Amino acid sequence: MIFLKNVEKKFGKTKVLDNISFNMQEGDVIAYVGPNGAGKTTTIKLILGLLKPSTGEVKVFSENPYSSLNARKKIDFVLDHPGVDDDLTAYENLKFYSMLYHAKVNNIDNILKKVELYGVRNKLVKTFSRGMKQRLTIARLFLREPKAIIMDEPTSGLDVDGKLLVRDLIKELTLTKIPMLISSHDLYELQQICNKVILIFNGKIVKMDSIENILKSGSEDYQIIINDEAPNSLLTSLEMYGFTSYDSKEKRIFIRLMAGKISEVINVISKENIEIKSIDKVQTSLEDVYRKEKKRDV
Ligand SMILES: Nc1ncnc2c1ncn2[C@@H]1O[C@H](COP(=O)(O)OP(=O)(O)OP(=O)(O)O)[C@@H](O)[C@H]1O
Repeated sequence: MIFLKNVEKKFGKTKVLDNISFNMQEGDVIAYVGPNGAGKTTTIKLILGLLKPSTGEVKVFSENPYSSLNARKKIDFVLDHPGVDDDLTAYENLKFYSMLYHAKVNNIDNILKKVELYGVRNKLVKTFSRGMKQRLTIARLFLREPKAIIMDEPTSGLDVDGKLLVRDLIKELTLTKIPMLISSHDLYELQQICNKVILIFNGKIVKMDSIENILKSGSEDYQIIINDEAPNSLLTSLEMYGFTSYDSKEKRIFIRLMAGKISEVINVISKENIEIKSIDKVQTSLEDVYRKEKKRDV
């Protein structure tokens, strides 16, 4: 549906994207994650046809989005600044877009209710808060079924309620199976919504997989609760297996397995005649995986 193949983007002599390749298919909800300046917005601009790759290929439904208005029209997007007209009311904004999209005008009230703006539908958007404007921008996505949706920082600057509502709205959109790519620094939000992850550092993709595999790949943290106080000799012996910390009050050993297997760790503890109460894998988050990759990248 949408693909980038061996894309390189240079601004002058500076290469900001290096050999970027990925696909967006039906049902994909891709988290596009990377630090400031990694190249996320540049990638998005290439997909939206706002920039041309220096080398490589970008295709949106078999067409080049830079030269095809038809390809660009198939994608709806939400950028970090609200894409609504300040001098129109909320209702007028959606009416304008529904005419542009040839969508049904009689859906507008329901959509305004969905994004919790029905009560202020006749107020000028210039009187809205940033969160309200962002909700109105997202409301546009419900006017028609776009072929793909791209979001760059959709929840940036929103308060807790705004974030929760936007997350619920995006989750609802994911049910349509429309391919989506969401770039955000809010890894917790992304983990709730996305089913694929692409990590980009310094213009290069360093990891790309399903969210399940990505989280599995990071799940090397264990919490071992023992019955007795751990002697220093034990903690020293565990260092070669990735010992990270010990909570003496709870008699809890945290270990990030670097070498060996968990069975070897159990042996080491048993040799000290210490009884193990429980062993649990600590749930990994997208944030943990990101931190790990970032460390590797530095
Ligand atoms: N028009 C431009 N001219 C020159 N350099 C640019 C231009 N646009 C972006 N860059 C540079 O390209 C790099 C990638 O920028 P980009 O905006 O894609 O990063 P990002 O991952 O979206 O960052 P952020 O998380 O801060 O939004 C940065 O070093 C940026 O300074």
